[in-house]
Amino acid sequence: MSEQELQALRVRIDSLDHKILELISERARCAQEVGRVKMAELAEGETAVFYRPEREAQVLKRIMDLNQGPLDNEEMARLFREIMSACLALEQPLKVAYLGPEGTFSHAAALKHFGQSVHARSMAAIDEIFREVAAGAVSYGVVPVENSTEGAINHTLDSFLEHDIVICGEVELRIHHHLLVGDNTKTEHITRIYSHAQSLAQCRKWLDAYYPNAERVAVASNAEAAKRVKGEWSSAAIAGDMAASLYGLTIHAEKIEDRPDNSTRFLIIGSRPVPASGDDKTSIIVSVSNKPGALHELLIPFHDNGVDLTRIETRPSRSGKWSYVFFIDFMGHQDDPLVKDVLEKIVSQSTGVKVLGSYPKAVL
Ligand SMILES: C=C(O[C@@H]1C=C(C(=O)O)C=C[C@H]1O)C(=O)O
Repeated sequence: MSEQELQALRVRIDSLDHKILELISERARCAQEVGRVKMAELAEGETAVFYRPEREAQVLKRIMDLNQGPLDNEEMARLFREIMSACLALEQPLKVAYLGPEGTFSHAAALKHFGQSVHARSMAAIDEIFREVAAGAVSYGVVPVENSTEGAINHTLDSFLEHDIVICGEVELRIHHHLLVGDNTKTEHITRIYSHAQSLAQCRKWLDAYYPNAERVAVASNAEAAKRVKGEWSSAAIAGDMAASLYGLTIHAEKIEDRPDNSTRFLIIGSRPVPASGDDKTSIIVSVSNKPGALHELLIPFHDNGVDLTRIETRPSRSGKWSYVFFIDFMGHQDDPLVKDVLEKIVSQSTGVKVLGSYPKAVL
């Protein structure tokens, strides 16, 4: 390609960037107007709801439908995710709590879901996130709920039994683990490997193959593991990209998770129900009396109404020995007539039903 051609293309890019800049600014002014309208419509004593998860999901879906390449749908949606994040911050900067310290996968999930303009606050424990949301100290929380390799995150499920919290969204994150070392690590003498217990479990086979004799030390989070490696010459950590760059570590072995499709699902928790987006999920907790066939009976209304179950999990109810509750996720919104009908039937069959929330299915 000649220098002249290159020059001409760069002139075109400059002119396009100028137009994009003007369009993004116009969009941002529109979002500011939306914020003004939301404030103006408030009745006495009401607080404005600036963040609208169902609308954001619709915007991203539409962009993916309209996109004709060459950027792929996910890439394009990610760009719009950031534009929306910045626009929303003009209406109201959102405070979101995640399981810290900085650099955990929960942190990455919070940024993936809300974009970089969110004010992300690190919390020391899952329960603290629930408490901060319940107290109104933050608008939303991000909590891990299941991993494709290791299963349910019981701390999170149990916290739903203890707090009155609404699920407002979900986000799925591909989890890639790396073996990280510091500047001073003697890589041929690694005798100790730090990570969160879940991550150690997700890399079990790789560790057995390559570091069978290294001590595996479970710590509170992957980011905590990365921090510890700093001062120790014979240690390594298992953590993700974000922790590597935040704590200045080098990737010694990349993508060491045993399953290449290893991913974690997180829930967004808040205090207000979310209207339907058109492609939603609902999560409920149900307790049934301890009699034969109780679970079978519970599931019949789902089958009869053609409502798709996506997940079912059992946990001790904490209210009596050997009594259990079911966490059930299914497709549809609690305002859909078919879902309403299922819920009514379940209420009449069970000893207790709690709707945790209806929320847009993860788009990204
Ligand atoms: C602009 C709005 O407010 C927020 C910003 C959005 C956007 O930038 O598109 C979408 C939903 C809201 O989270 C809106 O409600 O439409």
